Amino acid sequence: MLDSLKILYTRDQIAEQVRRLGSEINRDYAGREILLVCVLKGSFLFFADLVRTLTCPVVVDFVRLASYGCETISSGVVEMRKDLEFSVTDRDVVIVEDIVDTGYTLQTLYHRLLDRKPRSLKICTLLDKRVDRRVDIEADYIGLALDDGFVVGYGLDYQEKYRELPDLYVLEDAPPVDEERPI
Ligand SMILES: O=P(O)(O)OC[C@H]1O[C@H](OP(=O)(O)OP(=O)(O)O)[C@H](O)[C@@H]1O
Ligand code: HPA
Ligand SMILES: [Mg+2]
Repeated sequence: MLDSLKILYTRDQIAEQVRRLGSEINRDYAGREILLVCVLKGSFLFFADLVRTLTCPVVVDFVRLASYGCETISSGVVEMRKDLEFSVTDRDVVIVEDIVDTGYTLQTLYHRLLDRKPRSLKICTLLDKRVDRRVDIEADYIGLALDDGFVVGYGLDYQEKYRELPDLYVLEDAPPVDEERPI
């Protein structure tokens, strides 16, 4: 069955937020080198656009975390399928996420990196969805706030589909989140 997608943010609206986030990071890290961490797969387009707005020296690295599989609800188990290549110790590190939803993914990564003693550790997310937040974690740089709904496009997937779409959409026929279901 074909999924029904409704436009949420256009590529121009996304680009405007990416520029704003880039200028906030440039302001805060002027002249300092940052280690920019891309959380694969969802962040790959956001990361590629964000990095090109930065004027401070940047080293890029990649982690692969997964917890959704083919569902629209977090399994609650965050699997690290690929770790960073570089050490974060004594470096200024910025994690780049596509979306913070329950917060499980970011909480897992944040604490793993904090254990490695970075000089500083901040979080930048394109989308911040608070309604289903299960843990107390906040991004330092936030692009767009989201109400309810499962979002696809611009790197974000449903069952590995739609990552290639240049705009962001809400999946209209996503199964509702069951309040009774433990996640
Ligand atoms: O705040 P949370 O509820 O943890 O959700 C956010 C995470 O979930 C998605 O990743 P997913 O597990 O789908 O892997 P993917 O990036 O490969 O799509 C998304 O890309 C974020 O990394
Ligand atoms: O709304 C979403 N869309 C895609 N992936 C996600 N991972 C958590 N929330 C979402
Ligand atoms: Mg996914």
